[in-house]
Amino acid sequence: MIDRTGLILDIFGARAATREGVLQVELAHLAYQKSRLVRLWTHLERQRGGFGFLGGPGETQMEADRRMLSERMVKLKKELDQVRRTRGLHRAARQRVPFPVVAFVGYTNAGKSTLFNALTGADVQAEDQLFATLDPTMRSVTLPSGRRIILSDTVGFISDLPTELIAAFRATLEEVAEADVIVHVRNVAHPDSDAQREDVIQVLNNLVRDGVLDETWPERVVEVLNKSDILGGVRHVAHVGGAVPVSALTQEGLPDLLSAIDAQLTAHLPVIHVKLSIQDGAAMAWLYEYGDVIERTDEEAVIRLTVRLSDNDLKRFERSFPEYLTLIA
Ligand SMILES: Nc1nc2c(ncn2[C@@H]2O[C@H](COP(=O)(O)OP(=O)(O)OP(=O)(O)O)[C@@H](O)[C@H]2O)c(=O)[nH]1
Ligand SMILES: [Mg+2]
Repeated sequence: MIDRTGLILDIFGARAATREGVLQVELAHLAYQKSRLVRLWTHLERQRGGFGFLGGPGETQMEADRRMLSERMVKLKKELDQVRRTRGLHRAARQRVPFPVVAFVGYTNAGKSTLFNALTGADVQAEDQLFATLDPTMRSVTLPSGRRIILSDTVGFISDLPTELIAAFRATLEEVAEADVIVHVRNVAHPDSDAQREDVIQVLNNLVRDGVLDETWPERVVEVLNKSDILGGVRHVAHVGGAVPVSALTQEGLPDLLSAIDAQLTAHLPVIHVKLSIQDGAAMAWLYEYGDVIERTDEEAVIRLTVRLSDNDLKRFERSFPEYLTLIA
């Protein structure tokens, strides 16, 4: 007898591409077997009309089976810890390079990997199969503003993810939690598109509940309506609230998507007000070079600038020009 969880685990097992993915799937498999073992033995006991396990003939065999599974799980967890530590080091190294991370999320088969490939020129496995991607994959991309970002492709979500599998998604979820922008890729041509959207939002909200994801995540989302080509092109796709219709296949709408990511990234950067005198050429030149000057007012001997800066550039400005008291808007 094979149920939904078992089936999904089998698909996962066949797809896992990295050491971590393989270990996670095997661990989930063992946890699943262990839970079924108890049910199986309980069932046999009932059939025999026995009362519980105590003293029953199945007791030793079941306990032996469970112990074997537990020992294997302990070994796997150790190995997984080791792999994760290494990955943590990689991530720490990446964080020293101050590129914002943009993570793709979305229902399985929505076209995340296809879109990722179209934007990065990479060759991530994209297939018309569920769970084609089981591990996050990263690439650097330059946005229209010249800002560089790291794009992260992830495994797709599905409805009612079995609890055994939540842990198997940990790697992907951690990437999403740390992302500066979350790009929610939707298959706008799917008949259940709206329900799929709700499912993805539900999964993310569960992460908030579990303390993995910050509750402000909706402020960091760019919604993408992929597969617009099936509906006749982006012009034919109704979109509200800043959602960006695209086709990863024909590449229509991709420049708009990059601009939307750009805008989302800068939307949360600090905005400062600086008051300069006309002699302060160096400070002014610096702000024009490293920041986005949003507004400027010239009075007689005073220039007021409203500037958007990255956190790092703001610190650099304050270090280089400590005499200017800046007001953060
Ligand atoms: N018509 C059309 N098909 C697309 C488009 N984008 C992706 N597809 C197809 O949709 C299928 C799934 O694409 P993937 O990129 O593997 O989907 P995914 O979201 O990465 O799936 P998982 O990794 O399983 O979560 C493939 O057959 C793609 O060719 C698109 O814009 N238009
Ligand atoms: Mg994929």
